[in-house]
Amino acid sequence: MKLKFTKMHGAGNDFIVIDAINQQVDFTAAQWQALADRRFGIGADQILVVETASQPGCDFRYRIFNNDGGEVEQCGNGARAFVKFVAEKGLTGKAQITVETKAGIISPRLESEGSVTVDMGAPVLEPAAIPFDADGLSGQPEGRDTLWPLLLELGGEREQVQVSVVSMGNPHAVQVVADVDLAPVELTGPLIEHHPRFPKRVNAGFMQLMSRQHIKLRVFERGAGETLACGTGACAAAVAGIRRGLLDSPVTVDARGGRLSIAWAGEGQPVYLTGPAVTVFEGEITV
Ligand SMILES: N[C@H](CCC[C@H](N)C(=O)O)C(=O)O
Repeated sequence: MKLKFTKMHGAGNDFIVIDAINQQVDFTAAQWQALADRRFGIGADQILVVETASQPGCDFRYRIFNNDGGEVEQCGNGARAFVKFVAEKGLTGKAQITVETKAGIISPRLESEGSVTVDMGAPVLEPAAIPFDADGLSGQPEGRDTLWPLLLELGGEREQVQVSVVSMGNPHAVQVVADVDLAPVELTGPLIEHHPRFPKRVNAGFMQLMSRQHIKLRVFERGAGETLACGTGACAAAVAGIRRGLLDSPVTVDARGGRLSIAWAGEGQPVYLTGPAVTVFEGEITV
């Protein structure tokens, strides 16, 4: 069959976006992985699938598949691409839409100057709900946050890192580093992603504090490796920094692929993510 798709990115985090309302789409994880493969397929960090909503009051349903073919709960940069896609395809006449995801309902809004702001919902902070297994660990309280020790086996050496754990519907482990460009992201990112204390694996964030309202951030993403930007990762990093008393809202987040802005008024409040959404090309592939 011929499958139409649109290639998009949000601050360099790139996506294949598929209209599954007007096309029959029902693939296995292996088939999603093949589409996302950068050599044998189209290539993308994630695949975003647009479906009709099943919940009343929602405009669409949004499914997300990582580069490894696994379906996940949430994608912040993807939510911005999503609202731009449905507007450009004429699937909605609204600038602000309500979208059903595995993690709950989010509400992206297309701004007049072309950026997108997404109400990503409130962060989940209870370790067990991340999910993070804190049994037997003594966390170190800092401000309203808790830093958890993670023991990493680095080729016979043992290294301990201190992480904040935050869920934006998907799990994040965030640490502060002195210099993101020198941080061992390729080395420790996979070790954190697959750490046994994260039963659903985890996205590993590395943030450098530039000021109380500005960070640099790199994220080794679950199921995708290091991406040029991670929207939920930016939300998680800002939430962790604010809770630790290191950051004040709004926070400018400089990822390697572009700039995001995060606003959060505190526990129980939604996190707002603002940033770019770009359409790169349209395509068709035989599957
Ligand atoms: N790798 C993430 C999904 C994509 C998140 C990221 N691309 C974003 O913009 O939030 C996970 O497995 O939870």
